[in-house]
Amino acid sequence: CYPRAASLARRLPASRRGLCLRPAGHSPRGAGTGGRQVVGRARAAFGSGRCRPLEFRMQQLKNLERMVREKEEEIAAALRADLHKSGHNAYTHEILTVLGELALVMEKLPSWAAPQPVKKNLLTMRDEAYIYPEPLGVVLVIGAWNYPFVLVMQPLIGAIAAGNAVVVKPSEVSEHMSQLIADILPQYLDQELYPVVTGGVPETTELLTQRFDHILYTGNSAVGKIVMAAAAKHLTPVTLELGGKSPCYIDKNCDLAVACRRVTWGKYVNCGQTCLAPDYVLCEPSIQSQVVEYIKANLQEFYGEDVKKSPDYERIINKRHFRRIVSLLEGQKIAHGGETDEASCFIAPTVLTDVSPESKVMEEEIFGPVLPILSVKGVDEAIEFINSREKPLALYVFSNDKKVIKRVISETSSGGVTVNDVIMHFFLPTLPFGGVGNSGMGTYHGKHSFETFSHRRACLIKDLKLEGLNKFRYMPNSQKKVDWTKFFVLKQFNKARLGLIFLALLGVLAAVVIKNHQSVLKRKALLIVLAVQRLGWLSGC
Ligand SMILES: NC(=O)c1ccc[n+]([C@@H]2O[C@H](COP(=O)([O-])OP(=O)(O)OC[C@H]3O[C@@H](n4cnc5c(N)ncnc54)[C@H](O)[C@@H]3O)[C@@H](O)[C@H]2O)c1
Ligand SMILES: CCCCCCC=O
Repeated sequence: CYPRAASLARRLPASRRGLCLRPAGHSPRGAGTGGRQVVGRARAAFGSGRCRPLEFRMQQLKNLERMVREKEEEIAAALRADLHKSGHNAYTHEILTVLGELALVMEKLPSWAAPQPVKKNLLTMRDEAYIYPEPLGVVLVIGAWNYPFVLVMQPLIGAIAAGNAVVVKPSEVSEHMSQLIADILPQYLDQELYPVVTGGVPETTELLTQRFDHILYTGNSAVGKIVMAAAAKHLTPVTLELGGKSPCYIDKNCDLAVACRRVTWGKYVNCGQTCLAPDYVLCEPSIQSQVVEYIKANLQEFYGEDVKKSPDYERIINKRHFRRIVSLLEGQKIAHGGETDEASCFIAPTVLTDVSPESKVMEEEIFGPVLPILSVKGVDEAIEFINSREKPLALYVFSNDKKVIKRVISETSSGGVTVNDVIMHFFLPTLPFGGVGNSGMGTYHGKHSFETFSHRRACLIKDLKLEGLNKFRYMPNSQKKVDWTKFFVLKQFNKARLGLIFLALLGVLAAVVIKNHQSVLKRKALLIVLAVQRLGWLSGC
């Protein structure tokens, strides 16, 4: 849509315009075409076992980090061509986010990947019990176009860290980034384990006929349903990172200047094309004009007198989205902005006031630089409004009143919440990132990605000794055995209580050893163990 991007796209040879289903780094003839071959090769590579060792995963992640550092300029150029993103914005929004995730994962991976011992019960007190995180197999990552580097790389990092093979499908809509990823990833990563598939709907559709062990899809909810239906055919679990209309309630009891500054940033960054952007503002009519004035002042400060000339203001990704967003302005009261230019996909930062909940702009996710303000009488009505709609990806509340904040959190639902700011929960990797209901399912980021792409394998390691202890579970069954089973199953492992029992047991054992012959010791000791334990249980000590 943006002229420079268009001319760059025209210069790309047909085979590089993101419409071929072949793994990058392989010639179409040599590699074979089609999703089946791509996935088959990735599965064979996974089957070789080479991506399981921690050292291999760490090496691939290091290579990825080297790629990001060495290709920083190319990444920024692709973002400029696709979204008219400035070099500074490219660095802070995308490159830094990916480098931060890589640094965190490389630091923590050894501890995440280690077996995690679990609490044991009476039945298993002699055994070894732990959760062993193992890779799922072949993962499909389908990215979206709005942060086209982050949205592919962040899941990829998690999936590599967990030891999987990963088929990467960047969005064809951000065509320059799609091609760049297809070009550079194979230069740094194992080509068989991590193929890139370019192309659009037909290619993704074909890929989705294949069997994967997990699919992480980022994009709109309608396609999310298609992805989930295709995955269901193979019982493949999915993580769906979808969107929705994220509400922002501004309470009159708050620092409006600060609140509006933060909202202005979050709404207009990336030209409003952010999954977590506050979609609309709910506030009391008495503060509406102040909100508008603060936002106007912030826009001038952020982007200058002529926003069109600001290097920091992006463009709408393409004409389809441009027209969709412009159509949302029809019949609306524009309090600020409203200027558009189709040739360059420019839409000025726009504020709409007195917006009706029934209007078109309130029906679908805006995903553009248009901020509707709706009137509510107070927090009760705001909560009611939010709950009458689909569960959003994010929810924002600005207030100095802790009761208001608590009520909004406890009486609504959303993928995530940031209070007195917007978007920022995305940047704290200890928080799981994801939606709920119509805004998605499953989470990722940091350790949550590792867990999403791992199977938590339950491991119980026993030996072959003390078979007598198992007597009660073998046939023929009896009331006595049921009682013992009840005892073992219902009794919780309590270290303090067991310590006391153990001491008592030792004393009894010593006496028995003195009095009895060695050959019967084992049996008696066993009976005593059970009796003392049961005694402790019955007496509740
Ligand atoms: N939750 C998140 O992390 C997150 C992040 C970014 C965007 N989003 C959401 O994504 C949406 C915008 O992205 P989009 O949907 O326009 O992205 P998009 O058009 O790039 O589509 C995403 C992917 O889906 C594939 N696809 C599209 N149509 C398909 C079909 N019919 N069958 C199979 N595959 C198909 C595309 O090839 C692409 O790779 C917004 O709703 C936004 O909120 C969510
Ligand atoms: C400012 C970067 C936010 C990234 C959010 C990803 C979803 O669109």
